[in-house]
Amino acid sequence: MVVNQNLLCCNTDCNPLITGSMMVDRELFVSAPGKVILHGEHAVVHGKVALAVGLNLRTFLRLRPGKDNGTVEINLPNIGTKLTWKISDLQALVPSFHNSPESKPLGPSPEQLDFLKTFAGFSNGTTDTESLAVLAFLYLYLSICGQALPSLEIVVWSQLPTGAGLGSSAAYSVSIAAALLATSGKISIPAQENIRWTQAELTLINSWAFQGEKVIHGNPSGVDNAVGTWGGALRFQAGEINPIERVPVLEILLTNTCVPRSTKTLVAGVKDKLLKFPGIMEPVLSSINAISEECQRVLQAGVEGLTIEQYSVLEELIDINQHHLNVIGVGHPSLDRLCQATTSHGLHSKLTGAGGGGCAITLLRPDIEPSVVDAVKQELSAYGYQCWRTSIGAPGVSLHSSSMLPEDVTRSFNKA
Ligand SMILES: Nc1ncnc2c1ncn2[C@@H]1O[C@H](COP(=O)(O)OP(=O)(O)OP(=O)(O)O)[C@@H](O)[C@H]1O
Ligand SMILES: C[C@@](O)(CCO)CC(=O)[O-]
Ligand SMILES: [Mg+2]
Repeated sequence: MVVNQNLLCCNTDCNPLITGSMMVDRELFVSAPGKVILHGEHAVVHGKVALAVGLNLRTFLRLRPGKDNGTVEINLPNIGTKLTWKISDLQALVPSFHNSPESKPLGPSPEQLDFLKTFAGFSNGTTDTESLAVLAFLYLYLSICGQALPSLEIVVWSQLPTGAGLGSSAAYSVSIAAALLATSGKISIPAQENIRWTQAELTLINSWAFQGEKVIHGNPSGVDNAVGTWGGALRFQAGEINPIERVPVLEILLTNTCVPRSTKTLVAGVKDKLLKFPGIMEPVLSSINAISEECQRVLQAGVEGLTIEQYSVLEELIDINQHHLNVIGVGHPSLDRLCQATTSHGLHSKLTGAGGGGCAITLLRPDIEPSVVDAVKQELSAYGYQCWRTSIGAPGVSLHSSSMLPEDVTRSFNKA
């Protein structure tokens, strides 16, 4: 399957279990996974290939009809935000936002964003965590539901660290887009948890989530929202999404340096460098592209299980790419420390996502002694980093019933 994220699919092959109504009168639970970029971060913004996989840490959303039928409430416990607006006030904004159902989702214009900032009381130029999350929500709500604004109460809670390179913004945008499209009748509400949305519906969710990412990132490539939507393993280039059907099992150590950073700022920094030194930076991005190609070739040659030689190639690719990412200006001393610590135990690491702090991945060969992993984890924890051992590839955006939600999610929703 090849999908172009810029194409909007109409609701023609929707699941027959569609409710058809503009509003649901029951709770809706949606989740979307975070992602790990194996190779190609930043280069993918400039048309190069990225390889990315779904992560088994997810963002969960609960949507309920509004309490008094006249308000919209957004509750974001991860960042301590809870805001309520009157539908009658929001209604006045609709003419500036609503796209007809047949039209392509349009990216947010600077005027629309200024308009929303003023409405929400954020001063122009603010790019903090709360304002970006709220603006992305309002943008999607007004654009998707503009025909008939529903009264809603939404809670979004995530297992993902926010702003750490694991695609939290994309998982946030994907789950909001899916819930709003479902509640406004633009995609189906499958009656059972194990029934997935159709390809056309996923394409629609993805294209709206991409607009949400634009609010948060400025100039996203679209790779993060594609993984949030489809999950699994993807090859992504210039908006073209190619699922990689079979990938060998890969174990990684995922480490959060806990150094905060903004994807938007880092992406803008790379663009500046590229404009300033095109002859120097373009070959580096081309080399990152070649790394992604080589990594895909090795993974596909090793679907039945990678050989030791293939693992060695993957490790070398990780090392080379980490150097390239430093060259394009998205490294950080916390990441250097991490790479040095893992190298001293014979392991290979690179940053993942936008860099500048945030998260890194360390490849774990199957023959690695558990004591080595323990020693590495201990050393990294001593720096104040958080580590998880995980395997990659997780399902994309999903609908849940309340009884099937993980315990930590139910607890967080009950507290919210
Ligand atoms: N659970 C959440 N609740 C509220 N806002 C969120 C949540 N998850 C993400 N966000 C929004 O996304 C922003 C983080 O996005 P950013 O792109 O900088 O980091 P990331 O997506 O975690 O990393 P990367 O893009 O490198 O993978 C936050 O500042 C916030 O606005
Ligand atoms: C840094 C970047 O390449 C990945 C962020 O997860 C940005 C993007 O692709 O939009
Ligand atoms: Mg992001």
